Amino acid sequence: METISANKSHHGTQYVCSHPSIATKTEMLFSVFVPHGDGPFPVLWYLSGLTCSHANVTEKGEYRKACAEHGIIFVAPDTSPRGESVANGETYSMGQGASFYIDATQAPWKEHFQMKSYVENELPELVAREFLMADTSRQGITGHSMGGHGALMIGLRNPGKFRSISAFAPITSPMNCPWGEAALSSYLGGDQAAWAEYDSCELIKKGATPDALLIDQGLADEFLSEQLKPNLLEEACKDTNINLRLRRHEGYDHSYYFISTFLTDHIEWHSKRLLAQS
Ligand SMILES: N[C@@H](CCC(=O)N[C@@H](CSC=O)C(=O)NCC(=O)O)C(=O)O
Repeated sequence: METISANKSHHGTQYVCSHPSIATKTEMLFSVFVPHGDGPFPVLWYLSGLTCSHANVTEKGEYRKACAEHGIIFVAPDTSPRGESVANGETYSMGQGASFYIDATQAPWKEHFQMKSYVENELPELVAREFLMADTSRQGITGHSMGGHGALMIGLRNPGKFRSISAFAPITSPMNCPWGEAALSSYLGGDQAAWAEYDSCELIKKGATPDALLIDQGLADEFLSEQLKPNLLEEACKDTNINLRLRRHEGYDHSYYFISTFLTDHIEWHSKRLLAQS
């Protein structure tokens, strides 16, 4: 691993790092905020949305003060493999910057687009090795939009790894929205059973039972009714008695102005669960 930058901020250090990934077979960038002190500190993962890299939340998320106060390490991976030799799509919702956190099975994507494995296994193992104050036995996961889908999906699939799950304006059911349908059919082919393994509502219907979920959604979000559909998650959780706290906020859109307003609430929510004695 190479440290690209390290900046002292809010009684911690904000790092940007790079490493050669085995899963994606590319060089991958990620950012990590580490509170000062010996730890051990639990880890909160933040998965970003379409068109983003690690940089969007790092520069606009305003999470460092709360993470330093609560003693939480905050890691933001990139949203896909990148590079000239990596397949790409023709729109911003396919290809580089738009992995949907899937392990692709179809050409030309499967060579590098193995982001589920990268986020579930490879990057947590690297963080545990390189940041000795990180306690990866206590991890939470959150994210925005496509990254909100990623956080819900990876969190629901891995209850033993992620103790707490939240999201901002997530794509709740990629099988039932234009962005998701295009991505799932390209990355996984036509088999709807394979799609369902990456659909949070389907995972809940099939028996995933998180202790609780926290979702924030702006009501002035331009993607709300066509792509995000929080009502689908609401119905799935109601049918299965999952404790969903879905907060709808008048006037907030899809931007980082919205995310940065409520990210401190999410850090507090995760901190209660990650710092609790188990
Ligand atoms: N108008 C944007 C469209 C892409 C966009 O809105 N991306 C969102 C995530 S959408 C769902 O995954 C985002 O977070 N953008 C980055 C930001 O810093 O706001 C475009 O054309 O780029």
